[in-house]
Amino acid sequence: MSTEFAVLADGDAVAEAIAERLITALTAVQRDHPERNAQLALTGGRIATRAYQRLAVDGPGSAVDWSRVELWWGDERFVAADSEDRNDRGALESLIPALPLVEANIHRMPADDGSVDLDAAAAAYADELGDISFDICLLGMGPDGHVASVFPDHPSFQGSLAASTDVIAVRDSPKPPPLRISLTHPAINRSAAVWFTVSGADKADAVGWATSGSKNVPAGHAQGTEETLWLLDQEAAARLPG
Ligand SMILES: O=C(O)[C@H](O)[C@@H](O)[C@H](O)[C@H](O)COP(=O)(O)O
Repeated sequence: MSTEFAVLADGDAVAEAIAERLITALTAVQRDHPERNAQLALTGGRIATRAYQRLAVDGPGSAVDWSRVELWWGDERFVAADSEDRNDRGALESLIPALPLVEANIHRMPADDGSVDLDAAAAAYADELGDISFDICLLGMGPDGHVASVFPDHPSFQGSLAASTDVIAVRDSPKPPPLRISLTHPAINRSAAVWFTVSGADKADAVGWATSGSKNVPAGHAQGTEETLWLLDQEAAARLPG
């Protein structure tokens, strides 16, 4: 397993690099595994949303066969399907109009439509995922070192690390809204590649904690089986060890 750092000038350059690397990596997965679909887990957050906008421009003319790419999400806020708060909103608004994705390959996490409770929603997503592992799992990171909806100093952290399931229900999230659904560390760490997508000076401490282990944060426990890549801007990379 390799850990790589790519330090870009600013957030726009990080977004551009994510889009460019996704096209290259998905093309390679499709070349190496023609027998199956490529599996991509997306994240919410500002930097990833900018990357999806870029992908909407660069993706259509690329070598990727988008009809054979499946989209998943690392976490979701348990709100109505059409809520502005949904993590999947940015990706869907950019990618659906631009790319010839197949609807059955877009695996949104369940929404709070009043008919299903949070635990059932998490269990349903775990069932949908089955034994799939992601070729690439994108992870944003909060200034506290949270990834997906696994937060430090919060029951979700121990719950995720020790989980025997791929998806957990998260209550009382320190970041609103309180109810969330999240991949667990076992599911994230089954990914061939985990890519952290991080920009801004407020993330510099957490990048340092996660990469050095100097503080126990959820991001520090996430890694790919083949590759862990940190895509950072200069501000976020300020406290990288070495
Ligand atoms: O569910 C959420 O509340 C957010 O989506 C959050 O987890 C986000 O992914 C990170 O905080 C990084 O976001 P930024 O890239 O916008 O800083």
